[in-house]
Amino acid sequence: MIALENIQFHYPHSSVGVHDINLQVETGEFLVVVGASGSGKSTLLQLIAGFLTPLQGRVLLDHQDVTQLSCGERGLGIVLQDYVLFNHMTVLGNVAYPLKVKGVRQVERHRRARKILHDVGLEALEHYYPSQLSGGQQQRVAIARALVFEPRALLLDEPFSALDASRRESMRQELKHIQRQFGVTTLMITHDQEEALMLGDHVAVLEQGELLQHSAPHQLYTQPVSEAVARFIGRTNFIDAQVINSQRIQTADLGILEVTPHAFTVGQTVRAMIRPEAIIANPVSDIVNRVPTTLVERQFLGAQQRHYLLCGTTTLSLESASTPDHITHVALPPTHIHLFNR
Ligand SMILES: Nc1ncnc2c1ncn2[C@@H]1O[C@H](COP(=O)(O)OP(=O)(O)OP(=O)(O)O)[C@@H](O)[C@H]1O
Repeated sequence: MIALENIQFHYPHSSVGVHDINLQVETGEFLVVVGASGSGKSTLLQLIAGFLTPLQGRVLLDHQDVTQLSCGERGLGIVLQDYVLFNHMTVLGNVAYPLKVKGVRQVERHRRARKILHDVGLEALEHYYPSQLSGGQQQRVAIARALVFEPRALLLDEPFSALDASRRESMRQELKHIQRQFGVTTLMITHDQEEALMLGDHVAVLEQGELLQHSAPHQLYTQPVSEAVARFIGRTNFIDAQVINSQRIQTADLGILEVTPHAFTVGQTVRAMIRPEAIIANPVSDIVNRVPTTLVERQFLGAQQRHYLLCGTTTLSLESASTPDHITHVALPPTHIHLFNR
């Protein structure tokens, strides 16, 4: 288990860092921390790894306070962006290296390295050198090396950034499989929200050093707690509106919309959000929140089509698997409309 308690850190002569972070990764859980470039992801990872020390707060591993321990004393497996394999060592030598540092005898360290290479499907490559491996294979070696000494937790810093798109996709699946197989508590950082949703049991969204939301992927997508999270995770339509009462809002171009009961005050200006796939094309005539529209553009996305629709001066994007020739009306189901402060 990894626990961060009230972690505060900023770089010298700067206010930039991470602010009052409280976060827990349960034993065996896969947590992905996602955020834009400069949001503080690497800083957070380095605080957990022990490369940086927080100015306030505590880092706990399995309930032990490790805040003042060095990286080597924390017993963590770490995989960085550029893997840093030793080019003069074979795959077996690379994977066995952490055990050598710990003083494990050669016969035993090779036995354990071979076991882990077998577990990650690399046993046939043990005599290869890193330069003879593909990017994906090198990444698997780096993961095997991080796991060989049975770390208390695994930390991964953008591990797929050096891979091309197709290899990244297969490595994601492979990492998820390895993580489940070993049951190792894992924290990974990435700027890629699709990767975060796909891999994480939970996902934490970081912005300007602050934790905006920490939820299961589905909840993050369907119930973002703020406009910032909704903008960062997935595609979204935003519509400005004014609250009429606890179940209705007034919009400029879509008229009055029914919404689920909320606690905003009457007259308050809010921002309504609805995901593109939640909007219904050509709904039956007696449905709530039915609005006339004009189709202005259609984009082919493979399994889905994206339609750009004009309602007055408001453009909505609608995604669906079907491709109607004409879209004359859309419906915005109240349960899919979320309201945020403006
Ligand atoms: N050594 C440093 N000294 C001063 N400021 C730093 C230092 N390292 C990072 N920063 C600043 O801290 C902020 C957070 O950086 P960090 O590297 O943690 O972000 P990130 O989310 O990992 O970004 P990226 O995805 O681009 O790697 C940035 O504004 C960065 O410029």
